[in-house]
Amino acid sequence: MSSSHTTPSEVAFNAVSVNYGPRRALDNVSATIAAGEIVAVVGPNGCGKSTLLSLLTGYHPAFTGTVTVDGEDISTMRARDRARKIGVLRQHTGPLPDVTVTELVALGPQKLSTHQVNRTLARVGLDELATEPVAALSGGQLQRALLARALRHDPTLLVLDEPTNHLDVQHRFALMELLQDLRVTVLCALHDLDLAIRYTDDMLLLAEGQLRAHGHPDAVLTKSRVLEVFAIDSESVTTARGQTHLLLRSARARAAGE
Ligand SMILES: Nc1ncnc2c1ncn2[C@@H]1O[C@H](COP(=O)(O)OP(=O)(O)OP(=O)(O)O)[C@@H](O)[C@H]1O
Repeated sequence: MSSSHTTPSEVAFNAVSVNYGPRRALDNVSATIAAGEIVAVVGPNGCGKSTLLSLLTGYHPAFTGTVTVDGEDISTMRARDRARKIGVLRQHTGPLPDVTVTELVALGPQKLSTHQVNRTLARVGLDELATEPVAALSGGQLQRALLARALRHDPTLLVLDEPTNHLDVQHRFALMELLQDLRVTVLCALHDLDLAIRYTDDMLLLAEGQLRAHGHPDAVLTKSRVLEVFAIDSESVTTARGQTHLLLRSARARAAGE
């Protein structure tokens, strides 16, 4: 798989707040995402992860504060420039389009050449399935095809909303390793904390719309924070190879003394 030769983006959220009617979904969030890092956005259901990501995708609600990508204010960026700079992978819902893998990547407001499509499919290891109908792909292949679509303009920032959902453990690892190979900045909402610890460089922990912690995943997911934010008991274990894992235990198991 080849990697991009463009420079990864830097992202800055500065005092960002979002309200949906009377409900505050994000509350004064400030964070800087360094170029080239894979950054996990974690937190319980409804804590604001998708809302934070949506500020970068052009489908954002009204917000206060500023969001910049490479110093440029996202609110004044032209839609075409934003689409080129930022690749987006949303959670897939609804029926699959009746197209081949090649067509999925090629078709859009700015059609890609055959060479560009082939290059993009090679980046995600899907070149051999180029003529396959999208509807015939497995879950893991489909995620890679959707990732290829997100990469169609060679973005310098990827925004992914729970990209490992519905993937088995092998394909979860494969997808995260693929993200590492791409050498772009990646901001991705993840529910799997152990996966986040294993594969991400930086982590934003949200709770009730607020940024509770930001930093290296090992430092963010302390026992007390995991308990406070997720109401889950955890233990951080480091293997002989130096790999940290998070062991989780539900409140019921804890109460039962397991
Ligand atoms: N379009 C909307 N209208 C009204 N409220 C919304 C809307 N979108 C999100 N919310 C609310 O904003 C809060 C944050 O939602 P968001 O989807 O960003 O959370 P999340 O962390 O991505 O959740 P999940 O883990 O369940 O996907 C929630 O309370 C949610 O109900």
